Parts: sequence; C-alpha cells; structure tokens
Amino acid sequence: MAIADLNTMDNQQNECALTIDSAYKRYGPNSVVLKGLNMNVPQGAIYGLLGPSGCGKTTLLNCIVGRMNLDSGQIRMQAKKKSDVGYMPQDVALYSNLTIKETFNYYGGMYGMTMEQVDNRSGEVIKLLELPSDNSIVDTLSGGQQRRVSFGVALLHDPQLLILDEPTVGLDPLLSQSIWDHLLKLASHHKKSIIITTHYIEEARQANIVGLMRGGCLLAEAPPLLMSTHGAATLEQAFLSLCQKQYSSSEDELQDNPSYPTDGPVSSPLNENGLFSCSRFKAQLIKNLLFTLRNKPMMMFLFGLPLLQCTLYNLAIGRDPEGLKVAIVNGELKHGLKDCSQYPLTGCNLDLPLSCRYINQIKMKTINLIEFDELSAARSTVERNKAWGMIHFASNYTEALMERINSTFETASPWAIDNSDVSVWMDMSNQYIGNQLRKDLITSFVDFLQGIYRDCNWPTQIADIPIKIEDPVYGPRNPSFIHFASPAVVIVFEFYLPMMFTVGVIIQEKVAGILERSMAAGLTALEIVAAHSIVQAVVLCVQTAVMIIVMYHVFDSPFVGDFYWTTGLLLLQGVCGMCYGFLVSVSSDSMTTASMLGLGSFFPLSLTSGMVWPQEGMHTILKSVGWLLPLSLSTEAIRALTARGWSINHPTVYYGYISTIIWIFLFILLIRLVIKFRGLRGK
Ligand SMILES: Nc1ncnc2c1ncn2[C@@H]1O[C@H](COP(=O)(O)OP(=O)(O)OP(=O)(O)O)[C@@H](O)[C@H]1O
Repeated sequence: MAIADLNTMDNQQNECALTIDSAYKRYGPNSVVLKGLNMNVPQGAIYGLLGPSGCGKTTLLNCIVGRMNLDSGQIRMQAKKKSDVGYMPQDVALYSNLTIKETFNYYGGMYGMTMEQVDNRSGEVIKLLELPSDNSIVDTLSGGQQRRVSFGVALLHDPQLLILDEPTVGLDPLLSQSIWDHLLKLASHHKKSIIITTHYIEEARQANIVGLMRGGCLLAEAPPLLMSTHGAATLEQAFLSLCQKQYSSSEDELQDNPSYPTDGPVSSPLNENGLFSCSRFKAQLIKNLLFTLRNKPMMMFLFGLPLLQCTLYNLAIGRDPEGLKVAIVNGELKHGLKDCSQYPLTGCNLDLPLSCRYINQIKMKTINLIEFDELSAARSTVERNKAWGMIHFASNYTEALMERINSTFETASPWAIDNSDVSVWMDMSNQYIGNQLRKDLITSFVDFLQGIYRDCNWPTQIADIPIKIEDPVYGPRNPSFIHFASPAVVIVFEFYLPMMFTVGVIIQEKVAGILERSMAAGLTALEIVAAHSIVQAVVLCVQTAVMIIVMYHVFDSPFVGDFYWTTGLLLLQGVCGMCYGFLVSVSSDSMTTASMLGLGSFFPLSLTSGMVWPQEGMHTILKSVGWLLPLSLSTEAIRALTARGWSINHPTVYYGYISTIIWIFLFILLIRLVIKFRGLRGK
C-alpha cells in the first residue's frame, strides 16, 4: 500500500497546511531517523501521526517548528510566522516557579498578545482544560495538570496550525476526550489545522487523516476509515500489513547507504518574527526577574557566595602561623630554662648567660619552646612531627659570643666561632612554616644583639646587617601574602560568579526544553542575551559592591587607587565572565558538560592569574603565553590600581582594560560561531 495509492485527496497541494517532501534527518552517521519521509496535512483537518516509540515523530515535529533542521528535503507551510503555530512539546517544558497566569503572560508576550488578549484567552483555556486557580505555581501542580498548562500555552494565541506532541499522555480518559472534542471543533468550525502525535490507535481513529509512521518513513496517510478499507479490516491490521511490507523492503538498509542526501540543511519556512521584539524582550525580562527572585537557593548563591568567599579568604589565608613549637637544648644553663628567670634581660651584663636574652626575644615571636636535655631527644621530637625544629646553645655560648664580638677577623678563634653559633635544625617539609621560623630566628637574633649593644652604649648599627631597608615606594613595610593575592582573588570571583549564574540559568532552561519551546514561539538569541544581561548586570553590581566592601573595608587589603577605574575594570571582568558563561552554555547540552567546562577552566585560569604565585616566577613558556589568558593582565591592572595607585594612563592598567575587552569580543565571536555550526540547542 503505497502513499500514492492511499492519497485520495484531489488538488491537495493547494489545500495543504503543511507538505513535507523527501525529508531526511540523522543524528549521526549510524542514527538516521527520517528516511525520505513525505507528508501532507490538509487545511482544517486533524492529522494523527501514529507510530511506535522511536520512529521519529518528535524529530519530525522539531524540524517543522524550527527546533532543528532537516538534512535534506522540503517543508512547505501555509503558516508563515512562528506565532501562527501553537506548539506543545513532548516534555512539559514550563518554568516551574511561575504561576499559571505568569506562564500565560510570558507566552502571550512571546506571541505579541496584549495583556487584555492574554487575560481573555487564558480565562477560556483555563475553563476548557479544567485548570486550577491561575495563581497556582506550576511546580505545585500534578503531572497531568502541568501537561494541561503546557497544552493551554499552545492554544493561547489561537494559532492557525497546532502541533501537539502526545498531548493526552497522563490525562484521564474523560479529559482526553474533552480535549479531542475541542480539537475536532477547532478543525471543523474554525478551520484550524492540527498535527497530533500518538502511540494509541484508538485515539488516532478520531483524526481526519492518519499518518502511519515507522522507521522514519510514512507508510501511509489517509482518513482512518478509508485506510482500513484498503485491504484491511481495521486500522490496526492496516498498520500491521504496512509494517510487514516495509520490513521486507530495502528501506532499512539506508543507514549504511553511503549516498545519504546531504544537500541541506533545510530549515523550517517559519520566519523569525524579527530579530528583536519589545514584547518578547519584556516577557523574557519579567520571567527572568521572577525566576531569579523566587529561586531562594539561587539568591543565596548569588549574594551569599561572594560574601562568604571574600570573608573566608581573609580569615583563612595570609596570617602568619602562630604558636609554632620548637625544641631547645641549652648547654649553658645548669637547671634548664628556669634558670633564665634569675637573670635580668636588660643591662650590659655580659658575664650572665646571654642565651636567656635571645630565648626571650624568640618567645616574643610567639614561638613555643619545648625544652630537652639531650639533642637526640629533641631531634626525635622533630622527627615525630611534634616540633618544627630544634635549637642548640653550646655550654660556653656566652663566653664564645663575647670573644666573637670583641675579636677582629684576624684574632677570632675557631673555638669562639664554633661555640657562638646557635645551631638550628629545621623541618623544612612545610616551606611556608620553615621559612617563617628561619626569618623569626634571624630577626630575633638581630634584635637580641642590638639590645646588648644599646644597653652597653655601643653603636647599634654595628649589630645590624649592613643593608638599610627604607620606607617602601609602594605597599606597606611588612606586606602579607593576602595583599599580594587579593587582586587575583577579586578578579577570579568577578569572572566566575557571572559565569556560573549564566551557565546555571541557561543550561537549566536548555535541558528542560524550555529554551527551545520559547524559541519555537519566536524568542531570539538576541532577546535571550539582552534580558539575561540586564538581570546579570544588577546581580553583578551587588556582587561587586559586596566584594569591594568585604575585601577593602571590612578587611584591610590595600586600596590606594582610583575607585571608578577599579570598579569599571571589575564590572568589565564580570561581563567577560558572563560572555564565557554564554559560550559554555551554547557549547554544552547538559549540566555535566557545562560543569566540566566551567571547572576545567577555573584552575588553569586562576593558577595563571597570579593568585598563587607571581607571573614573574612562572615557567618561561607559561610566562610568554600566560599574559594572553583572560585573567592575567586584568589581575595585574587591579593590583596596579589598588596597591600602587596607578591611573588609567599607565600601560599596566590600560593593558588590563584592553585585554578584557578583547576577550569579551572573542567570546562573542566564538558564541556566534558555535550557534552557527551547532545551533543554540546543539545537534
Ligand atoms: N538528540 C538526539 N541525538 C541522538 N539521537 C536522538 C536524539 N533525539 C532522538 N534521537 C533518536 O532518534 C530516534 C527517534 O526519536 P524521536 O524522539 O523522534 O522518536 P518518537 O517517535 O518521537 O518516540 P516517542 O514516541 O517515544 O517520543 C530515537 O531512536 C532516538 O533515540
């Protein structure tokens, strides 16, 4: 039973609401879904597309409404604009935290309806579909109620062509029948054309025309009665015999056929309704605001995270370690450290044990000394990780030190030199703590020696190393790691927070099929970007303010530069992060891929930004290309602005601006390329 044999409609071409010729579509070389499918949907008829699961019904509808393109073939439609079509996808595809009314307002905006029109139509639809109160949040509705809202969205703007992907799944038989009655009325009284997919033969019987689909081909299309009289007693039998015929034919071999036609892509003839419409933009913006404001975990994430991260950063990082334990063996004190309490710690008493004065100086650095009699016991404590190092004073330390002080390089004896050395063994497995202890021991010694010189009225400069560190040109006298890293931390947060927000919102909508449904209703990429950017801009301003207050006011990261240029660069960095977020969103089809792209880039970008280590200390290769990355030059610019007070005239600052602007344009270019080659939805 060929299609031509069953096609009894004269001059159908002229009366068709939709005609499809030789449609081919595949998802991959071994996944051909549509195989030369032909289809004719008459004007003012219900066309029941009947076929088993996986035969390609949804793929076909997606190509008709413009959610994806055919690889080859032709689609002709009487409907010209996307708003002439009402589409109900298989998934519910609704914003879960909007009310029914807000959902209708949103789609009304997509279709360019006035508020009054939306109010009137939504009232009719709610009544017809027996929906609960229009203030009910979609998420609180049952599965069946959500499907009815989704159906209501397709009916809302009274389109001339309705495309419904399994609208009656999950509905009770009475409601299903009332929906079918309404569809029959729409077709017969209002001359609406309706394509409806279903698995159920019983249901398809009510359609004016039934298209039997299997394995990507339309086996036959005709009124149900006529189909059953063409050699088969029932619709079921007609379907069965067609399936058997197809099985013995060679159509199934198409998958391996190297001559798969690829003269496409062939897109839906429905035009885009213009690149930008105020009505759609407004609907999208209101929806974004409601979606963000109602999403409490997201609100906490957006505003709580910068606060928490900046506070934690300041509390957890950059402080000098305190109370470090060090073992001590003092050979010149008979009864151990308690002897020190008998001796004065000031004055020019050069015959008393001077090691006590040095020990006192060490204690001022908040080092905790643990006393031992034997070197072996002290060493074992360090080896057992109970102390970070050990110090040893020889039994005649004071005598040797005084001889060393009083001698010249000609008269100093090896005995004096040996015994006046304070021997130190360190646990250097922790570089930061090891270096800190070493520095503390050396500076304590200089302070101790200068104290003796002062008390003995000798010139104290002699006891110092002959380098005079004057006031710094930039920065404080004792800079900390936290001050070094804070520009990079601010830049990294400023880049990644908008990136995560953008990815979170877009991918969530994409995965749920909501984005595609809105785009099938006419929403354009420009409107999506514009509406998201406005919400993102507000969020970004608040996040930036939070970070500036916490980093530079609550805590004491240096900020000596121009406030406006600094804030400007931070906001620009946020825009750059948002653009990267859009790029990740259009390149990913799932939250997992998006997370991998986001997290995968976080470490390389933050490590090379100078957050952990100065760029000057990186490997030569990295140093030569690292400045090309999006966070490197902007981090240096923020450091120059906040810590050095340089202005926009300085190359370090304007290079930061230029680099960020170039990256923004680069991301936009990449977004356009990805959309061009794989579409917003992906292939
Ligand atoms: N994005 C995709 N990538 C790869 N294969 C896909 C994709 N979408 C669908 N397919 C495959 O294409 C075939 C047809 O799927 P489609 O959803 O069009 O079938 P269907 O007839 O609508 O099924 P159902 O009635 O169960 O919804 C299936 O084998 C499916 O696995």
